[in-house]
Amino acid sequence: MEERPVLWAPAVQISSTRHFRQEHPVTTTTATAVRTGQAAARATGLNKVYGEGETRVVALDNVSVVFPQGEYTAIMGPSGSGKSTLMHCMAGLDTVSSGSSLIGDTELVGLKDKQLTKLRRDHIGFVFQTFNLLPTLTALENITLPMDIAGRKVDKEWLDRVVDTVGLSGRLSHRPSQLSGGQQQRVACARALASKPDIIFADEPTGNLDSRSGAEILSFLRNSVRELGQTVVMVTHDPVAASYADRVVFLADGRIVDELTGPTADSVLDRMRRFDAKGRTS
Ligand SMILES: Nc1ncnc2c1ncn2[C@@H]1O[C@H](COP(=O)(O)OP(=O)(O)OP(=O)(O)O)[C@@H](O)[C@H]1O
Repeated sequence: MEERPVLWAPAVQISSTRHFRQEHPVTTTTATAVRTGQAAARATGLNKVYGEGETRVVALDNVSVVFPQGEYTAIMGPSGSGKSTLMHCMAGLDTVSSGSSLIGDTELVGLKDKQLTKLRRDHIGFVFQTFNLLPTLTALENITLPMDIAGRKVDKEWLDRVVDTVGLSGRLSHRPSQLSGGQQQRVACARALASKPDIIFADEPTGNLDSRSGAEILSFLRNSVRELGQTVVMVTHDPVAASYADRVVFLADGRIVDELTGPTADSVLDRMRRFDAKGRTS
């Protein structure tokens, strides 16, 4: 397999973008108040190896990490460092080679496909770069689809609150093709939140959005943590996006190499530059 170059790819220039944390500092009455000290997800000694022989790639190398309840964590790292693999393994979308991965108290390793499907459906929300909405359904039908499939009753009061928070009240009868990219991603966020999952995994949620729509989605995810007590884990290349999180975990070569709490776009960029410099001298 072709070796990928180690490149950082900030999607937004810092100088032209407002710094979220400087304008909205996290206070003890907001994000920290909803933290319970419990882990929403936890990985211990996680290893993931793809292929064998000459094509063998160690994507995750003894990774241990905790995502506490009510916290917003960003995962950053150069291309090919294992961010998506970590997220997929911890969300039960991919199997691990060895180690342990829990959602709440449930060990994912060893679960059968059916059990994994149920765990994902009942406990995990997903937001992908490519929205993943069904084109024939309205926004509202897309939002309630996972609960409809699971045969679960929709909590109307909660749904109203979620729809209100994402600012979709006037657009619920629209189909995805009648919505902008930012609005479609808001539908995807509402869908992820509607079933009150234990954790939301967001994979580059702003990767396909212009910076204004991206900022809206990031504020929304931030507010879902602050106001609704949601746990969010987000993979991103963008230091500005990472600055919305409570904590940034840095991966390189399949290992966790650093972590930053209370990040600003500048402090994230600074950390990334240091890794780049190290990579060039080692
Ligand atoms: N299905 C696969 N088969 C073989 N190798 C894979 C597979 N998926 C990922 N890899 C390899 O595992 C390593 C980690 O990949 P991963 O996609 O997790 O990195 P990433 O940090 O998310 O990268 P990017 O930022 O470019 O999306 C890379 O070397 C990649 O080539």
